[in-house]
Amino acid sequence: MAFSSAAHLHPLPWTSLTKPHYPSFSLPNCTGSIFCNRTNRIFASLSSTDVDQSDAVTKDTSSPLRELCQGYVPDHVLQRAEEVGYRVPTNVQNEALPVLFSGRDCVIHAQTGSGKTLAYLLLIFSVVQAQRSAVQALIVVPTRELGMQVTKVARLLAAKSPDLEQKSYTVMALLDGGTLRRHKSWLKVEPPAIVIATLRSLSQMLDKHILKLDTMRVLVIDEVDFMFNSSEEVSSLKKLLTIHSSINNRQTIFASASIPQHRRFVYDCIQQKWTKADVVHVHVNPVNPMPSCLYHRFVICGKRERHSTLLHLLQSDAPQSAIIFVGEQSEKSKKAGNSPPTTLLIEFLKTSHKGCSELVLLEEDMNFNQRAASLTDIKQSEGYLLVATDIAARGVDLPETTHIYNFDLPKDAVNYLHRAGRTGRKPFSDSKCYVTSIITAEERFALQRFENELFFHCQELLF
Ligand SMILES: Nc1ncnc2c1ncn2[C@@H]1O[C@H](COP(=O)(O)OP(=O)(O)OP(=O)(O)O)[C@@H](O)[C@H]1O
Repeated sequence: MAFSSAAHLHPLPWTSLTKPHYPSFSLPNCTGSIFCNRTNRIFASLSSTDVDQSDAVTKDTSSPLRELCQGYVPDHVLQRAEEVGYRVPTNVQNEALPVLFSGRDCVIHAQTGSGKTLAYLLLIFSVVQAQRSAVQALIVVPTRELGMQVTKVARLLAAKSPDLEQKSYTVMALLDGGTLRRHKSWLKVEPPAIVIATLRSLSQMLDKHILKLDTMRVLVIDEVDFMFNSSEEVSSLKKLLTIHSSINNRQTIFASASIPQHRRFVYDCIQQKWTKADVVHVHVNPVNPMPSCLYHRFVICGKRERHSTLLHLLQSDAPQSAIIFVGEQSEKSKKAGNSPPTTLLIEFLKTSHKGCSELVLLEEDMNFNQRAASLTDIKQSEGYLLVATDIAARGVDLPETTHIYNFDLPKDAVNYLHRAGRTGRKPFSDSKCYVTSIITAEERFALQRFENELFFHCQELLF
């Protein structure tokens, strides 16, 4: 088994316990024996009564994903999944779905772009009833962008086939920047079956008693480590997990590609009663936390040469679609009235770069409409160069991206992993994707530390 190598670097935002305790092979209150398999899964063994096999009688083997879900997920949802192109389960879906269908709480911990979203959505479709007008599943996401993406996939799967009489699943996106007035009346008149929400919008609805969670059967917290690390969100998150709903009435799923000190996190989940005691940690490919199709490179240059180095890289790589990550502007620079580094870079590329890809900007300081417009531009373009801050580092799924450039080095290994994970997002493709960091000689040490923590090798490019 491999455990988080970044353990010493990260505080434990999810716990207020002062005495660390690391359970080895027995978790307190767990039922059954604990064992690990090749995916480094830690779980209490399932007894035959844990999994309801009564429904799984007819097997249509037309696709392996259907075979895995047959008897749990309604046929028309599986049909939609196949139409969208989901026919073969990814590793994480293979590992997590049997656990999820057994009713266990679960921490899904797997590489970026490995298909965690589809895994928890299929569970939700196996549980919620379309004809019931009540909130039965809640997915909490950190950003509007990720929320829009999850909503899109949920609605694709929920879409009613024209020859089916039955009511379709209703999916509500309750996201920051949306018009909450319309949502209020929707929630009052006919509550949707599935709600996808950012914590701030969700808290508003809960505090005003417009949204009630007493009928909720599945609670998903996506990008869980990010949520617990956000000082603005953590108290609302803990309130949601402990006060607004009871663990006994819901199945709780946490998902992320990075869960620092994951064993401690699982322990705290049980101690704090965020999950039931037999929660399962599905950890796929722990020794290779980034997709293996990623090829990591770095270029050393002086601080003032970064623009010309990036230009050189863009000319030699000629990427059709790439993301260029730029660090956030410091408060000091903002106060001095300087232009943000993202804007300066876009201006530079507009005048110097001769490629035909569309130049697009995505950063926190843009309003929600501008952010949505940027993502629409990307999706409609033949190729793009997205200049972005770390707002684009989590959850954004742009499968056409083949190159990532770290114009500024990310602040830690977890951020490197999520930035790098914006490429290599075609689960069954062999194509190589590139992550290139432009660094100064002094930053080589920091990059080396990321390599050690994330078990990858970065090759130097010499111009
Ligand atoms: N079974 C499947 N077959 C084909 N494509 C899939 C399958 N499952 C997921 N995908 C595709 O893989 C891509 C990544 O999936 P997803 O966004 O769920 O990854 P993730 O694990 O949540 O990544 P991240 O941690 O970066 O958010 C998406 O474009 C999705 O459509």
